[in-house]
Amino acid sequence: MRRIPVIIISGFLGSGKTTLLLRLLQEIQSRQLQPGILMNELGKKDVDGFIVDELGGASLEKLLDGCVCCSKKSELILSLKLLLDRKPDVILIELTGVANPEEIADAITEPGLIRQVALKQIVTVLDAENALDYNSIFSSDKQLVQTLRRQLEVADHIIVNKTDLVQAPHLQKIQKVILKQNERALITFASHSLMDLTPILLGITRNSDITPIAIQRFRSFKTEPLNQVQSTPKLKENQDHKEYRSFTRVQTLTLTIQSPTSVTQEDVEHFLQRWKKQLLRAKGYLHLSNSNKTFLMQHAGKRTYWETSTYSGAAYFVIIGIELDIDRVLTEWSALQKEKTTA
Ligand SMILES: Nc1nc2c(ncn2[C@@H]2O[C@H](COP(=O)(O)OP(=O)(O)OP(=O)(O)O)[C@@H](O)[C@H]2O)c(=O)[nH]1
Repeated sequence: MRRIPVIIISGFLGSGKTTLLLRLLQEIQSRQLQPGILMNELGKKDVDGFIVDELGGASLEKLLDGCVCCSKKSELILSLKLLLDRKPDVILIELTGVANPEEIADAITEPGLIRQVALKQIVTVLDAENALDYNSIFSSDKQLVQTLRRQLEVADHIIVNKTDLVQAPHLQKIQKVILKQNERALITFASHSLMDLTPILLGITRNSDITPIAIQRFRSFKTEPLNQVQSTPKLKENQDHKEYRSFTRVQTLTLTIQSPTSVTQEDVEHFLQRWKKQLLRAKGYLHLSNSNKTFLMQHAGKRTYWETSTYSGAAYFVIIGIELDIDRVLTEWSALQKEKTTA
């Protein structure tokens, strides 16, 4: 039986995984191949899924509100089976930023899948501007530090992305750090994941039957899962607060925005700045007062990006942080909205 190649895309929050996924998707489609995509998000909201849906043409399965490497393992297997029913030529799995890719590699060797899929490559995307700071920023969360290390150690291909934001000596430092942890991986430097995709897609054709990568280098997770979810009790409900979960010590919450609003882009950016020490990522769709357009807001690595979007649903944004004072975030967001509504 032919085994469908699987490519795992890992990397910390905001490093550029979805950007790479979109590039791969376009390249795969231009080769007249059928991609199957599995996206996993920490929050309940599906910001990236909408971006991929917009591009169209791919079978897409989404796993929200949890990390496939721990709480969602059985759902991962089910989602892969659903994708396989649609006979893709290749499956791309984009993990959450706090997932350990070797656990997914482990999951796809389950008896129900091993004859149908073969792991072709683990690609890890690094944010060149911030990657060297992770150890100090996350010193209080050993589990996260270890996960980020494993993302590098088990990668077959490491893409040092966001090279537009740093100078050459900084890139050399990153390369040194990578080589200390993984001498085997191919290293590519890229901006906006613009790069030759051949090494990732090599050998993938309509009828490709690839040799899976050796999995001996992975640890076994059958008895002792590394990324066990710390099940944190739900906080009290609040009108601006729809969810709260913790993976390692990373927290996610969704903030809604009332419509019509007089909240501006600057207000949102100032609001995010208040939590800059704890904030890892923010993203969502916002209709703002000074424009009749909808914007995709992406805060990654201390920078906030805005772009127009065709999203037409209710406005919201997801905040991902570490040691966030959730109650304060919620209270201050409510206060900002009230102030803007009455102003
Ligand atoms: N300056 C710069 N920005 C980039 C680059 N690559 C991606 N971005 C931006 O960084 C933000 C995050 O990129 P994504 O591709 O969504 O990152 P991600 O790893 O999928 O994020 P999560 O799924 O939330 O972990 C987006 O606003 C991108 O447009 C790059 O090379 N340079």
